Amino acid sequence: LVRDGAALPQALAQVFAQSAAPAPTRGAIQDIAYRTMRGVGRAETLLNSLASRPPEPTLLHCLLCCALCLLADADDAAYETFTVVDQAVTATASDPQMAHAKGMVNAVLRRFLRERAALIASAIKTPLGLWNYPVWWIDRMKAAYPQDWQAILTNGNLPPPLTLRVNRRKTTVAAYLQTLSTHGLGARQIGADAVRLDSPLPVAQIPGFDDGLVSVQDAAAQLAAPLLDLHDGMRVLDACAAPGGKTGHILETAEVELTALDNNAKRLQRITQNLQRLQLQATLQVGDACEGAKGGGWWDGVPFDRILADVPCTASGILRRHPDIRWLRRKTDTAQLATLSAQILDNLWQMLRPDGKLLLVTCSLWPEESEAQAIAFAARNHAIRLPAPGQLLPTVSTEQDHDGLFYALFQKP
Ligand SMILES: C[S@@+](CC[C@H](N)C(=O)[O-])C[C@H]1O[C@@H](n2cnc3c(N)ncnc32)[C@H](O)[C@@H]1O
Repeated sequence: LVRDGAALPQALAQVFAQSAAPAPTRGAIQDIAYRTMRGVGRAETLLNSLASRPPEPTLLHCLLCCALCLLADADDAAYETFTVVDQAVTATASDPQMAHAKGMVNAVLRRFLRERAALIASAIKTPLGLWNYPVWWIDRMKAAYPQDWQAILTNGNLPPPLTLRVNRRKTTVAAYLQTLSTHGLGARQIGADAVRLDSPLPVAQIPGFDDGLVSVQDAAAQLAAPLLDLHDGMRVLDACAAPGGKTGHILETAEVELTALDNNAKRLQRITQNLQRLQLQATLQVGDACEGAKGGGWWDGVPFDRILADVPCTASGILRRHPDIRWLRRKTDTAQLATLSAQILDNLWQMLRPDGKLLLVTCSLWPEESEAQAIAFAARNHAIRLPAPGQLLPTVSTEQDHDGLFYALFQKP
């Protein structure tokens, strides 16, 4: 499904909807799928040298790639070698379209195990086999970040942390860390409201989650609400709001009159769920952020004091959470999304009151969507640029752990 263009979470949801697999099996399927997204470049490279005639990109090819990803990951062997080979052969035999290839799958995987070191040494001589990214992506990252590209690519292959935002309306970071400790959960503060758990766990098991004490949100994404400089009584627009991560943080920060806009009605429903859990309220609006300033649309004509423009982007900065993105994106997506975002920004600017502030956010690392966009926008609209973090690179250290986001703050003269 991902090869056909589906995002991995949707592909998994589709598979699970048609399957009676119990929760532990689903967990394993999901784990293998995510590992495969991080390792499929190397797996394909290995397969090309292992099979005299590599199978067409069919289910069989996918199955071999999954198995090779797990077997190549020897430093982090999550599954027993024997189990991987055995299950791959059993799965091949159980599918009428693949059954004929049972012997081939067994032979390929066993040969890989015999010649593992040499095969991997050869695979990592190629950029695809070394980095597990499309070659155009690697080249573009090198050009944009001549110093940091290797660290960025390495970071994108790590599993994501579980970072929480503590709801300051209900508790404090210190009190919540204490709660975690009484549940035997290790954690550390990595931002004003941000707490990273030592080990991820399902949301249902996070203390206080159902009661709205915390939300799951990356530490860099938690910078949006403070940057908006919110005060009680302000009229605020969250212009590309779904699923509402930043919407919730805005409402936790100040008593504002918030409109949460998104052009995707289904995604907008997720804001409702999030706000119900947090016991907070906003006006939810289905509408196009490219339209409305000239009247006739979703906007009532009363200017906003603050606008958050978390525009649609390639999401190239959040690869830890979405490792499938590198395989789904096309080279041309960056320019297309930058054009759409420019339209959104120019439209929203007309809805901002003089002296008001607009915050541009992207979760992209491509300058066309971020710094170049900010420079061009400021020039077109005579916007005053205020201090903001700019491009944050994905970072993992003891003190910091966050995705790659971009922030630019503008004030209307
Ligand atoms: C980066 S996501 C927003 C994430 C969200 N702010 C959060 O913190 O949870 C971008 C959102 O923009 C929405 N979007 C895309 N094009 C839009 C448009 N023309 N008008 C309004 N929303 C749009 C998408 O549906 C998507 O939900």
